[in-house]
Amino acid sequence: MSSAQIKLEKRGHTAILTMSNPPANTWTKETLTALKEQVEALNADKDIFALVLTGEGEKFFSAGADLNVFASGDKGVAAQMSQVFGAAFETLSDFRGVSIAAINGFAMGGGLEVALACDIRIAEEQAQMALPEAKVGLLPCAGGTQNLALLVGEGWAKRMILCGERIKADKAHSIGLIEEVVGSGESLDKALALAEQVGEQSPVAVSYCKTLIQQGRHGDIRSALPLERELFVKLFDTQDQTEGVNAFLEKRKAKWVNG
Ligand SMILES: C/C=C/C(=O)SCCNC(=O)CCNC(=O)[C@H](O)C(C)(C)COP(=O)(O)OP(=O)(O)OC[C@H]1O[C@@H](n2cnc3c(N)ncnc32)[C@H](O)[C@@H]1OP(=O)(O)O
Repeated sequence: MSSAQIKLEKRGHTAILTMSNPPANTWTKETLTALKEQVEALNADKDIFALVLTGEGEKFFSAGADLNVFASGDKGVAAQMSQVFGAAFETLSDFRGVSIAAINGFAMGGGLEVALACDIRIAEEQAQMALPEAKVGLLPCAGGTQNLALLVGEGWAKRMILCGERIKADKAHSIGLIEEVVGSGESLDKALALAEQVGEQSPVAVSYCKTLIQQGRHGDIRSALPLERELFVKLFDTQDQTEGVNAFLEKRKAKWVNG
C-alpha cells in the first residue's frame, strides 16, 4: 500500500518508506496519517523485519512541519497537528522491527523528530540537523524535547533546542545523535545493508529486545529486569528459538518464520 506522499517499496524483508512532499518533504496532517498507516500495515506484515525511512530528492530528508499550516494562528489546528504528530511518531517508535533513518539532507524540526523516533540514524556528510521550532515561535511537539536529550544528553539538547543551533553530520556523530556518517548519496545503501544484518537475527528476539530497551528508557530498571527474564523464557514458545540454536549447532544459516 504505497501513498503519494509516503512511498513504499519492499526489498526482501525490508520496507523502504520515502517521504515525498516537495519541495522540502514537510509534514502535514495527510503525510503524518499516511506514515502512521504505512507503519501499521508493516507491523502486521510478518515478512518485514526492518524499515528504512528516507527523503525524496537530494536536498531534504524533511524540513519538518509545513509552516503554512500554522500561519493562521488557529489553536484548533495546533491541537490537531500535535495529536497527529504524536500518533504517527509513536506508531513508528513502537514498530516491532528495526527502523533506520537514512538522513539524506536537511532534517529540521519534525524532520529530525521523525529520525529520533527511529532506532538507528545514518546521515550523509552534507546533512544538517536542527530543532529550530522556537525560531518560528513554536516548540518541538513530536517527541523532540524528550528524545533528543535521551540521545545526546541535556547539554547539547539545550544548545539545539534553546539556542536553535543547527549542526552538521560530523558534529551530530560526535555527540551521539547519529550512529554513522556516510558519503553523499550513500545513506540508503548503508541503511539497507544494516537492515540486511537485522534479517540475520531472529525477528521475534529482535522485537522482544526492542521492547526491553524501550521499557528501560520509559520505565525503570526494576521493572525492565524481570521483564527481560520473562521474555527470555517466552522465546521458548517460538519456532525461531529452536531454529536459531539448532542452525548454529548444525553450522547452517537460520531460516526464520517470525514466530
Ligand atoms: C512539531 C514540529 C514542528 C516543526 O517542524 S516547525 C518547522 C521546523 N522547521 C523549520 O523551521 C525549517 C524551515 N526551513 C528552513 O529553515 C530552510 O528551508 C532550510 C535551512 C532547511 C533550507 O534553506 P534553503 O536552502 O535556503 O531552502 P529554502 O529556499 O528555504 O527551502 C526550499 C523551499 O522549501 C520551503 N520550505 C522549507 N521548509 C519549509 C517548511 N518547514 N514549511 C514550509 N515550507 C518550507 C521554502 O519555503 C522554499 O519554498 P519556495 O521554493 O517556494 O520558496
